[in-house]
Amino acid sequence: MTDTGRATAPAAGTVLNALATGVGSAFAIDLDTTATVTLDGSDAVSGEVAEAPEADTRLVERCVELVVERFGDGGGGHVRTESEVPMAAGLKSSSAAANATVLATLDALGVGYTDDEETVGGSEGRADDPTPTRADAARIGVRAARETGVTVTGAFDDASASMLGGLTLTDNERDEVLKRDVVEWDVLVWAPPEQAFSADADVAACRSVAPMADLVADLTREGAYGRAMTVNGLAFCAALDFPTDPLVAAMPHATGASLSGTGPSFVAVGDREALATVRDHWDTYEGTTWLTRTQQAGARTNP
Ligand SMILES: Nc1ncnc2c1ncn2[C@@H]1O[C@H](COP(=O)(O)OP(=O)(O)O)[C@@H](O)[C@H]1O
Ligand SMILES: O=C(O)C1=C[C@@H](OP(=O)(O)O)[C@@H](O)[C@H](O)C1
Repeated sequence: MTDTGRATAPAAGTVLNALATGVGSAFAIDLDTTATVTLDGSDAVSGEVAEAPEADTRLVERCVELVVERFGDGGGGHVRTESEVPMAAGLKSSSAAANATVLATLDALGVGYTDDEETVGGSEGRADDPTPTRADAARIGVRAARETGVTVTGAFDDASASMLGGLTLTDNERDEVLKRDVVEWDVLVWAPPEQAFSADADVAACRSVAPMADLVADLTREGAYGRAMTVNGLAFCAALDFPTDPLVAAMPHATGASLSGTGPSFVAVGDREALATVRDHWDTYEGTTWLTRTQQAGARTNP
């Protein structure tokens, strides 16, 4: 007998990169990854990325294993992802894929999840937990990311933004949500044609800009998200050797602009007309630019 489940999770952009201090902040954007999980009782889990047959599927396979070990009978199956999110571009393809896979596996097992607001604390739960919260489900994906080496801090900032929607500020050492907010923004994205895997990032250089990361965290707590993003962008472009020209071009127009994650993508937020002006400049660079919106619903199972 086989059981199939499907779920979708959004990508995200960065307010604060967590590689400096372990505290990070991100916001969900309207760009999706969908996972289809089929459980067939076999011995192993296999994986497939629709757009990239050569891609590393260990993250999503481990997500299926962890969910089946905790909520099912430990059997295997197959996971296939279909994604609009460019991989290793700084737009949280890994968090979107992990979240979609965890929820799709729960769906295949017939286990639901609760939307309980959970802002402080939490754990990956116990074997006898009947129903996980969405934050718990995100923590399972974070655990899989740590175990398969695709992350530095676990990236609970990105995982929680993608899972819960809106903006989150998190402590990635404790996998705790410190703040959540609804942010209704237009978002401009520039994705250059390169990749930058987070696991390869220069962590020592990121730690050097910790005083600026503390300032960005303070601004985020106060709700000054635009300025927080721009300070983050300046600090991490300097640390990771990305150009600051996209930020300088955005600053007169956008509410905020930053390198997203460990790059190479940039994101700017603000008024749609102002972002169109920024887009004219970013369009002169190689790669793809597009206008999108923040996303509030987060990850969800598909009927
Ligand atoms: N659609 C997908 N399906 C399966 N795994 C994915 C998918 N997208 C990303 N990943 C995993 O995430 C890794 C990239 O993660 P990372 O370097 O953190 O980039 P990003 O900033 O896009 O999350 C890939 O090597 C792969 O293991
Ligand atoms: O691996 C990690 O711990 C992180 C990777 C970065 O994101 P990307 O994966 O988008 O580069 C960063 O923004 C995040 O705060 C933490």
